[in-house]
Amino acid sequence: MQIEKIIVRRMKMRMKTPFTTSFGTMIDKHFLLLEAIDELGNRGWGESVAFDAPWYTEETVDTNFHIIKDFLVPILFNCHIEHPDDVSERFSPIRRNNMAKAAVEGAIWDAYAKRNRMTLAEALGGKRKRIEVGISIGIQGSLSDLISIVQKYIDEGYKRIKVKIKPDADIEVLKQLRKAFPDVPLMADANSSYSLADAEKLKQLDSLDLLMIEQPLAHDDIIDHAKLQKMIQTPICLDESITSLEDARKAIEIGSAGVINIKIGRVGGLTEAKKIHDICFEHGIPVWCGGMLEAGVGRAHNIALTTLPNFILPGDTAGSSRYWDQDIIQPEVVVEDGYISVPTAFGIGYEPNIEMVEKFTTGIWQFNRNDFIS
Ligand SMILES: O=C(O)CCC(=O)C1=CC=C[C@@H](O)[C@@H]1C(=O)O
Ligand SMILES: [Mg+2]
Repeated sequence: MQIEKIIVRRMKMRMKTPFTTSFGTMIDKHFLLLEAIDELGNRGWGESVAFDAPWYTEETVDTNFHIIKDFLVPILFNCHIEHPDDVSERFSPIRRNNMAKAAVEGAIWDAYAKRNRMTLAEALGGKRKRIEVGISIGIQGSLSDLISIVQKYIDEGYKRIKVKIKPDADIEVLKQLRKAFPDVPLMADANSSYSLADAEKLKQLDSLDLLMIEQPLAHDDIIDHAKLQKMIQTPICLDESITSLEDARKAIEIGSAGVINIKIGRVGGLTEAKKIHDICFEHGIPVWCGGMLEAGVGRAHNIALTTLPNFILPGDTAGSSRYWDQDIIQPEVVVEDGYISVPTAFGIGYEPNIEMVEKFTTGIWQFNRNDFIS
């Protein structure tokens, strides 16, 4: 398989409701949308999940653009690909920049699956026909707003509720939520806002029957998480700390996590995501698929990944209508009774809605192999 052309679009989409975390509020989602076209004309789509500011990881939309244009595209045009697994190998001389790599690799996985007339889920080895999903709720203005929004999503069928916590809004909020929803599978994401000095406070979570606490400690830590996991019963789920198979191996070895959240962009692509899935499976660590407020293309990749067997816990892959008035794919992603049906069309299984893609495009760049071969 030879990639002949890459099209990169810079996109801006207004979120239906702003998403607030301890870092700030996102009103518009900025991202890159990629198309990779092979020598037979198969078109694969990928989405970069980096945000416009480096608060979740060090990458941004603009650093992704720089890395893709100046490093990844030239590498790609100068190599032959037998299988998408080759891509991460070719990109390995470039340190980190995982979201940039994942966006390109994702487009190639889609083109590869289409070329071989299979779904992306099949290409990855996934078997599930539908995936169970939960929802991640941003920080709300008041407890009553939070309770009513949780109720709304439970009514829509979501199987698991994730809320954000931070040091000045945590135990009491969760206690009230637990009181309002005694039986709901509930978890909290701290996005690294605590340190080991908060262990006594975090122990209080144990009485709330949470599914897990996500990334309580530093974004690049596994040592303190292992210490904390010995002090609390609530399973720790690592998100930011796991950027590669090696990170997962070490975290499992020292007992830093009972659960791992796999985000394709954070770990550098579907090939690495699958490897992390596999090592977790071998060690009895359940995984789930995290979200980055993706538009339809990124969401489709998450759905395909979630068909693998160790995605036991509901992920953050909600329906398109939770984020957008209109998504960039057709049909849109729909959640029914807490499940998304895995699409059966080849590749990512959803068609880009070109009218919407064009509507949200703020810049477009085209790279042709002929201009790059050395
Ligand atoms: O895509 C979704 O719906 C999940 C969004 C979500 O919870 C997150 C996205 C990005 C950064 C964080 O705020 C958070 C997370 O850490 O998982
Ligand atoms: Mg998280």
